[in-house]
Amino acid sequence: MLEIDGLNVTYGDEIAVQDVSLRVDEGEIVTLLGPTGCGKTTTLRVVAGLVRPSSGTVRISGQTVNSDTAFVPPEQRRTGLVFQDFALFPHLTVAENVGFRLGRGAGVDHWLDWLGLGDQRDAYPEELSGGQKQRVALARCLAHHPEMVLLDEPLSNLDAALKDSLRWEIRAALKEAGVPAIWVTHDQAEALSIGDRVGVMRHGRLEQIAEPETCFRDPASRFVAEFLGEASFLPGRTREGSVATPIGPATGHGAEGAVEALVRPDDLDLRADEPGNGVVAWSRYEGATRLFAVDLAGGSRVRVRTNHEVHHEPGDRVTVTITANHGLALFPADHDVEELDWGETAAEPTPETHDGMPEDVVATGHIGSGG
Ligand SMILES: Nc1ncnc2c1ncn2[C@@H]1O[C@H](COP(=O)(O)OP(=O)(O)OP(=O)(O)O)[C@@H](O)[C@H]1O
Repeated sequence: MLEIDGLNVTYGDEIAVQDVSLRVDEGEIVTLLGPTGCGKTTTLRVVAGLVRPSSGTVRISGQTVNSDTAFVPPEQRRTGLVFQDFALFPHLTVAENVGFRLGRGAGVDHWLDWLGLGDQRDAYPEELSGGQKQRVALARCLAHHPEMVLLDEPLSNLDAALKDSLRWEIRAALKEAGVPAIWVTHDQAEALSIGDRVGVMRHGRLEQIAEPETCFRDPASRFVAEFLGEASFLPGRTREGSVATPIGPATGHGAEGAVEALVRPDDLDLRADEPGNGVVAWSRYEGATRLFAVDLAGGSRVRVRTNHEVHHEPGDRVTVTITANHGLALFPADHDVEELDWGETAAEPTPETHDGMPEDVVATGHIGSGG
């Protein structure tokens, strides 16, 4: 088990980690997610003993490894590290890499076989694919019976297809070992699918740490909502447990009064309709699905994901409906409740052209009849 309490790290004048407290239970995988420079790697390196914090305590399996008075050096922490660049010894075979300083102990064969490396035990790293190298690195880490595994972007040097399968293999191996792990990534899907809990960091702070479903559905802030992907916000006002929005009422929780309701593309549906409540701004074919951006009366823009067979062109009038069967997360809005006037009419076709490269998360441009 890992316990971090009140961790602060500075590099010169730069504050890299601010007041981070977190706990990783026995056998638990916590993914740390956040934009570049938010302090993920620094947090991991503190636990490994590679960076000394300015304040805070770190305990691994009950032993204080960092505090005002204690510092346990990296080699005595029994943490296993898995990096993106594999860090294998090129002149040692797979079995020698895994058994480095252990010899052919039971753990070596167990993890070689478990990770499907039995046939490669006498190969050298240069003969292996990236995925195999990362399996070797993980086998080496687990064969040493660490108290804690620390993974820093373990999949970022691998191609997309391999990333998806290997993430599940690594997760399964960590669960088999029953060892707690922190897994740093900047990939939202990876963090949400692999973590028993997900910690979202921003500017050195842990903005939220919770189960993946909770972070996704009930983000602690608009930042978390947006960072976890594809967030749109509907202006609304609450009344008696429900929220009125430009596209109809929904259940919601969180802020009250004038709010912004979080909707993601799979919370919505659309159909061709005149006059409808929105105008298609752009559509993007994704293979199995299609993603639409729709401008609504009142000036908000939402994204809607449908089956790939649904076709609408930019400028088409549509009706967007809320199909989510969970309550929407509501955030305080800076609009005035009384100013909300989305009326009965749909948005007018948006005048600007859309080049099919939408980067917006929330449209702010006003269109149509809304204020
Ligand atoms: N050795 C260092 N010396 C000075 N500043 C550093 C050092 N390492 C990190 N920083 C700074 O500390 C902050 C946090 O960096 P850190 O590497 O922990 O972020 P990160 O979230 O892991 O980012 P990334 O996803 O890019 O790896 C950044 O502003 C970074 O520039």
